[in-house]
Amino acid sequence: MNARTAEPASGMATGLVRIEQPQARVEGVPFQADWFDAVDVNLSAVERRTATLGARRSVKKEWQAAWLVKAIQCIDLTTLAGDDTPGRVQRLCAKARHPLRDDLVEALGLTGRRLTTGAVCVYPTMVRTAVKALEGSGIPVASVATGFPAGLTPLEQRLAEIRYAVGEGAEEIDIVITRAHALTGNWQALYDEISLMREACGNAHMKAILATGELKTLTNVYRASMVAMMAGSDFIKTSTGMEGVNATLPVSLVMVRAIRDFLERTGQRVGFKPAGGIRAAKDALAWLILMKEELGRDWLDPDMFRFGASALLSDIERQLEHFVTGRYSSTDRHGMA
Ligand SMILES: O=C[C@H](O)COP(=O)(O)O
Repeated sequence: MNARTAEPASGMATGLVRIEQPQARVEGVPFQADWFDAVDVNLSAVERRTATLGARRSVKKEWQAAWLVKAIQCIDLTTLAGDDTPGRVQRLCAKARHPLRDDLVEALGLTGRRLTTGAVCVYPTMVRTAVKALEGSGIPVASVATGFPAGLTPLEQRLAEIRYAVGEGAEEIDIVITRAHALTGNWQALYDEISLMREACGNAHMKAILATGELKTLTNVYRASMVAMMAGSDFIKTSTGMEGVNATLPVSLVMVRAIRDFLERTGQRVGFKPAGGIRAAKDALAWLILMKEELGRDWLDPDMFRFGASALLSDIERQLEHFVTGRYSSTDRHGMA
């Protein structure tokens, strides 16, 4: 198997190609309410479209293994817990550098290839530890900021938190939006706030977490997506992992359609990060299929697509072990941190 292209060992093309050029920053555009005002998302049409994704188009055997390797490369391996310690973050970073056991790497024909997760995602005070633990690996550290997960601290403090995380070495910042702006239809305020956050990020790439589980309607999800992109978000992200409902396929479909619309209007390519509750390898496959069908193969690359997940890698490793050996091991053999 070729880890760069995610082709099976046979060399048959899967259509999963890694882009070599780093993704250019999203510039954003001035606020324009008429780009989303008239949009009204049809819930049942969205549900019909997403219902087929996991079932109808499942990928099998070596193709599945290749897609799962691709999924690993797109994981923001995450720990966001009150009891995080430097030791836990260091262990997570070791896993990010070396996500699969050596015997599996060898059996998959990946020996000597670079295989890491897309990033490691932590709280701001853990950034320095993660940066040190990942030194020389080329794996970026992503930090949540802006009063994650609720985002209800004063704006100046939220902006200062971004600057702190960037100063500690974070190359990616996952901000949370003020849900109240979306819930009250104050889209201009949302745009202004995200623009300030984008500015505070400096050269760090910014992912805007919409906390879709708290936005009430898919129409709000579409509008918030569009506003976040107008304000210069490099990625839009579904959830913090702490809402009652986190990443779902219907919400993701609405967000990727917004990304498509924004691309058509501006020529700017925005990445997508579903996050929260994605724990099973088969779910990862459904999301990869969604990306390929809706946005094309350019969005099957860590520059344009990430899973925000703390436990997904364990199940992927377990499924790859099954692919290689024909047996399932217990989940505790694939610990994270
Ligand atoms: O951004 C990432 C999420 O917080 C991870 O959520 P999870 O622990 O449900 O995978």
